[in-house]
Amino acid sequence: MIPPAVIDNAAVRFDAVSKAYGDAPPAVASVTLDIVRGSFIALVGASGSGKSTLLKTINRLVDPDRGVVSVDGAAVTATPPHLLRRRIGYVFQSIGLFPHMTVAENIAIGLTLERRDTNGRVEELLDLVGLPDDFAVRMPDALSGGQRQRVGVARALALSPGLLLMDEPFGALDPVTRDQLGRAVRALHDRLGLTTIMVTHDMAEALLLADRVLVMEAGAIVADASPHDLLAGRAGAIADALVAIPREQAERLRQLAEARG
Ligand SMILES: Nc1ncnc2c1ncn2[C@@H]1O[C@H](COP(=O)(O)OP(=O)(O)OP(=O)(O)O)[C@@H](O)[C@H]1O
Repeated sequence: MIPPAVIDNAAVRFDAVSKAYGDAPPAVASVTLDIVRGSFIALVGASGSGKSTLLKTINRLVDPDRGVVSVDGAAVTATPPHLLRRRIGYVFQSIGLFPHMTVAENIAIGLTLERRDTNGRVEELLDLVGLPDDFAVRMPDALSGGQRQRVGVARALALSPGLLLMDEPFGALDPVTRDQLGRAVRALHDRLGLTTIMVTHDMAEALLLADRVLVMEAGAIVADASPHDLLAGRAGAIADALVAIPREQAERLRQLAEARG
């Protein structure tokens, strides 16, 4: 087998990274891969396959038992976690907005902790995620799920990180909002030149948004391919089975439309 190529402009590198919780089989089993700066990566796989654990080794919410995770060429363990996390945006399904703080205070929390000027920045970030300025004074419970998730994205981008990690960011949203927000995040990724890694259960979402799709099973990366190669059936049996689901749904809808027409 050809060894993985060393990529000079890797934003993230996993080198033989493993993690087990207690005596359970490893949640992540010797993962080695490079993520090129500027790419949009989708990490897909069945529930429990290790996606979140692998993602969290990047911002040190989880420390591996073995192996090294590097960001921009430096091992993540070389930087104290709170400093590392300032360079890495993180969005997760339950968002974690502080309910007693306004939208503006929630977005600015990282800036405030850094004693940076928040003037104008909150409006800029609201604009970036497509929310009107007057949302700044609202409380989180006065927002829809999709609007809350946009605030979560704004907060994650407040310190202008180069790297954005998203863990099932749209999992709790209705399909229309999910689709809109997915496109909005992809547009932001392109506009800001981010490196984005998104965990999702949804292969259709992965194929539509990502440049590269990684499929996990039992802690290992079992497929690593572009959406084009996945759709062409060139990424192996496990990936094929995941791609078959949205494909069969699309086909059934087409047949239904023809039958009714
Ligand atoms: N904090 C923890 N303590 C113990 N076991 C854990 C912990 N976090 C995850 N696990 C276990 O590790 C394995 C991988 O979990 P992980 O959350 O990484 O998978 P996942 O692919 O992200 O799953 P899902 O799609 O359901 O979120 C699972 O068996 C899970 O039960």
